[in-house]
Amino acid sequence: MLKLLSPSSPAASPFLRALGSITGFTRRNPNLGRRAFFCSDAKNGDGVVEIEFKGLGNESEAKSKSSSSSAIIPTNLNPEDYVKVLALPLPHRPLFPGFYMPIYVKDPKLLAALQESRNRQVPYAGAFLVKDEPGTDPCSEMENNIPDLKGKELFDRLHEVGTLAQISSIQGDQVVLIGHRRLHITEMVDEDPVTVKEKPYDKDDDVIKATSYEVISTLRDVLETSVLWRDHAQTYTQHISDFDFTRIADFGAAISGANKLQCQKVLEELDVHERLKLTLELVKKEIEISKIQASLMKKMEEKMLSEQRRKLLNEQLKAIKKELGLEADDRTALCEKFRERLEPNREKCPPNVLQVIEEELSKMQLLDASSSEFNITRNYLDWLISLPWGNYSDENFDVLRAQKVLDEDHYGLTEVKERILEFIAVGKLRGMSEGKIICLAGPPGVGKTSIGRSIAHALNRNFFRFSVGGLTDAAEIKGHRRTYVGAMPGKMVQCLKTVGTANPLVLIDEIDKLGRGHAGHPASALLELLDPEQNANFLDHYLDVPIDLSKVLFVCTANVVHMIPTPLLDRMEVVSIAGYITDEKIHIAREYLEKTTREACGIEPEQVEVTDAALLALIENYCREAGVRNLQQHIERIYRKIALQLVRQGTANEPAVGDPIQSLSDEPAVVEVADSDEHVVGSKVRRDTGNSSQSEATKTVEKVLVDSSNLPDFVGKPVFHAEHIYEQTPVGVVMGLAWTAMGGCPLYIETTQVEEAHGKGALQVTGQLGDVMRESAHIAHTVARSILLDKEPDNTFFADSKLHLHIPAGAIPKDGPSAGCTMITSMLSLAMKKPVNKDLAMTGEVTLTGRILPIGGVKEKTIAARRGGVKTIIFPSANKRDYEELTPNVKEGLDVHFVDDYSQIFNLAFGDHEN
Ligand SMILES: Nc1ncnc2c1ncn2[C@@H]1O[C@H](COP(=O)(O)OP(=O)(O)OP(=O)(O)O)[C@@H](O)[C@H]1O
Repeated sequence: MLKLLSPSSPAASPFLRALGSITGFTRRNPNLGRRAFFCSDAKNGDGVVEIEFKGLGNESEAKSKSSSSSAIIPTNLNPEDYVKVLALPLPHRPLFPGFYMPIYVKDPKLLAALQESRNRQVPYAGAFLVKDEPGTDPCSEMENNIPDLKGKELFDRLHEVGTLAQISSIQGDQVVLIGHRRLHITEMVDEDPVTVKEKPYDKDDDVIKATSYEVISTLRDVLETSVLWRDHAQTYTQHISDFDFTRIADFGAAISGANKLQCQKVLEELDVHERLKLTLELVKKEIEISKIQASLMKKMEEKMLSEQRRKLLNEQLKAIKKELGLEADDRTALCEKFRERLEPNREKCPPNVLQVIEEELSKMQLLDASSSEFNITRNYLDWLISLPWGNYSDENFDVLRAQKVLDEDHYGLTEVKERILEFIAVGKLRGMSEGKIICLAGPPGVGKTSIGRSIAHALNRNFFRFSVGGLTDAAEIKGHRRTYVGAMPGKMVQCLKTVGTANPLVLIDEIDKLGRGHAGHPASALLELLDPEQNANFLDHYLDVPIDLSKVLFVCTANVVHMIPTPLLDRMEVVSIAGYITDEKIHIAREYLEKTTREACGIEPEQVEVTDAALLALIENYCREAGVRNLQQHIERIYRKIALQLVRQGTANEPAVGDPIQSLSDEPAVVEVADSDEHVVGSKVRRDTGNSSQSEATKTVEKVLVDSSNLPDFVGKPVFHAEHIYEQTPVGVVMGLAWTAMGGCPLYIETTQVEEAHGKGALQVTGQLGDVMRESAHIAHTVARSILLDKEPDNTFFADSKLHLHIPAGAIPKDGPSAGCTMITSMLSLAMKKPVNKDLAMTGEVTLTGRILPIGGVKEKTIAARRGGVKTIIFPSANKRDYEELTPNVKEGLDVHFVDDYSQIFNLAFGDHEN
C-alpha cells in the first residue's frame, strides 16, 4: 500500500519550481517493472512534494539494492511500512517500469533533496508525467517548461498513473532514474489502501497470445529495418529477467517513437490485452515510419550514387580525351593558337626566329599557367609572332605616278620631291629598293612632316611616325630587357607590329631635339637603328632576335641641322627646306590650305571668295613666317567665321512652312552684310529670284567675299607692319640679313656717336648680342677705322668719338659673325656722314684685313630680303653657288652682288646713288 502526501504549505514552492529545472533525459532506457502500487495521498514534507507508500521493504534491503547497477526490485515489502519519497514531475515522457532515464537537475536544493533521499536509504522517487495545460497541443514537447505551480496545484497537474523510480546515481547534475512499478494516485492517505494490480489475464488466452506474438513479430520486423531500434532493443533486453506479455507491451511502447500521451495511455492501461493492442498500434506505426525512412534512404543513396557516378565518368572521359589528343588543356590550346598564327608566315620567317619560337613554345608547355614566367613567355611569343617577318608591301616604282601623288599633296618642295623620285628610279632599275635615311631640315610649318606622309603614299609604303623630341631613354628605341617587370619592346618593334609590313616609311620627328639621356644615350640607339650597315641585324633588347630593318625607309625631320648629333648627321642625306616666299605661300594657300579648310568647314566653293589681295595682305601683314602653319591657322579662322555667317543667314532666310520654293536667276546682286555687332564683315552675293514681287527673305545662295579691306573683320588687326623702320635710312643705319630657326629676317644695324673722345675712340654695343657678334663688332670697328684712314686720311672721327652700335629688336638674342660687313658699313656711313641706299641689304663675315667670308642660309636671307622690299643684296662670293641654286621665282627682281673684299662693298654702298 502506498500513500502520496499532498503539499499544503507555501514553503513547498521553491522546490516545486526547482523541479521545473529538470532539463533533460533519455527517452528509452527500459527495465520492466514488476508490480504496480497505488498512491493514496500527497502531503507536504518540509516543502518537498513527497509521496508515501508502503511495502517497499526494510531500509537495509533498499540500500543494498539501490547500490546495485542492475536495480533488482525488492519483493519482500512489508505492506505496513510507509516510506516518504519525492514526487518528480516529468515534463516530456513517462518513465516505464524496467527502463532507466537520466535527467538533469540544475537546482542545487533539489539535488540536495534527492541526495538526501539516497542517504536516507530510500533511494526512490515517484515519477509522474505532467499534464499539458488545457488548450495546448498534446504533441508538442514541453521543453524544460514545468509550469510554475505550487504544491497542490502541481500535484493536481500530475497524471494519476506514474512510476516508482529508483534514484540509481547522482553525478553532478545528472540523476539516473530506474523505473520499477506503476503507481496510481488515490484519494486520501488515511483511507484504506487500494491495491491496484494489472487486471488478471489468462496466459493461455489465444487472443492475448496472438496479439503478443504479433507485437513481437512486428518488433522483429522493425528491429530488422532500423539500426536505431536494434541498439535500443539490445540495451533493454539485457535487463529482462522474466518475460511476459505485460513486459512485451511496455517494451514496445517504451522504445517506440510515440508521443508522451500515447505512452502515458499505455502506462495507464491495466488490461494486458488492451495494453498489447495499444502497443501493437504504436509499433505498427513505427514499422510504417521505418519503411518510409528506408525508401527515403534508398532514394538518397541512389541520388548520391548517380551524382558520384556522373562525376567519375566525366573525369574518366576527360582523361580518355586527353590521352587520345581530342582535347587539350589551356597551355596546349594557347600553343596551338600561336602555331596557327605563325603558319601563314612560317615560310618567310627567318630560321633563327623560328627556332626561338619553337623553343619558347615547348618551354611554355612546361610552365604553370598561373606563374609569372608563363605570362612573360606568352607576351614574348605574342610579340615575336605578331611581327611581319618577310612581309613586304608591293612598292610603287612608277615615277610618274609618284610625282603626281607628291604634287597633289604639296606645292613646291622640288628638291625633296626630286630626291624621292631618284630613290624610286634606283629602285626600279635594281628591282628592289634600299632603306635610306633622308633628313628634312627647315623651319617649323614648311611641311616636313606632311611631305613624309605623302612620300609614303607615293611609294605605296605604310607610314609610321614617332617623335624623339625630349627622348632621354635609349630603351624607348631599343626596348627593355625581358627580365624587367612590365618590359616592352622599343618603338621600332612596335612600329613593325602596327604597320604589319617590314618595309614601312618611318618618320622620326624632331631628331634635333633628342634628350641627353640618363640610361644610355638615345642617339647611340638611333644610330644602330638608322645605320644601313647595322640595321639589317637590329637587335631589340626585348625580342633578342635580329630584325632586318634594311628595307625600311627612314625620314627624319629637324629644325636645325647643327643640333643633330654628328654621327647621326653623317649617315643622313639632308634636304633643306628653307621656307616659302610670298608667291609660294599664295600658291600653297590657294591650292592646298584653302581647299582643305573649306572642305573641313563644309563650305561649298561657290559660297566664298577670298581675293588675291586678301591673301597677300594676310601673308604680308599677319603671317610673316618661313612656313605656312600660321597662315593655315589664319585661313581656318577666316573660314570658321564665314561658316558662322552662312549659318546665321541661312537661318534668317529659311522660308516659312508652306512658302513656295523659288527658282534662282543667273544675275547675282552684291549686297553688304553685317555681322551681329553691326559691323560690315563681308559682301554677300545674292541670287535673287526672277520674280521681284517674291519675298526678299526667300531662298538665296549666299557668297561671302573676303577682301583686303574687310580682312581685319575676320582676323583682327594686322600684326606686322612694313619691315622698313625707316622710309629713308639715315646716316649710320644699314640693313643686314639674319638667319633664325624660324627663317630669315631683315636686320637694321645702327651706329651713332655718343660723345667726342679726343683720341680715345671707343665702342659700346647693345641689342642682346652674343659673344661672336660682339667680337664681330670690334673687328668691324677696327676694319672701319683702317678703311676710313685709307679713304679719308684727314678724318679722325673714329679716333675722336665714342660710338654706340645697336641692333634693334633688343628683346631677341642675336649671335653670329655674318653681320660683320653690315657693321662696318654702318660705322663708315656715320663717319663719312653718308647714308646708304635704302633698298640695299648685305651679309657676310669680315676678317681684320677686310676679306669677306661665306655665310649660311642664303635662301632664307634672300626670301627675307624680298619680303623686306630689298632690291639689291650683297652676298660673299663664296655663296654664289648657293644663290644660283635658288629657283628663279625666289631670285626674281633682285640685284645681287657677290664680293670677296670689303672695298667692293664700299663702292656699292657709298658709290653714286640717289637716296
Ligand atoms: N608645300 C606645301 N604644300 C602644301 N601644304 C603645305 C606645304 N608646306 C606645308 N604645308 C602645310 O602646312 C602644314 C604644316 O606642315 P607640317 O606640320 O608638315 O610642318 P613641319 O615642317 O613638320 O613643322 P614642324 O617642324 O613644326 O614639325 C601642314 O598642314 C601642311 O600640309
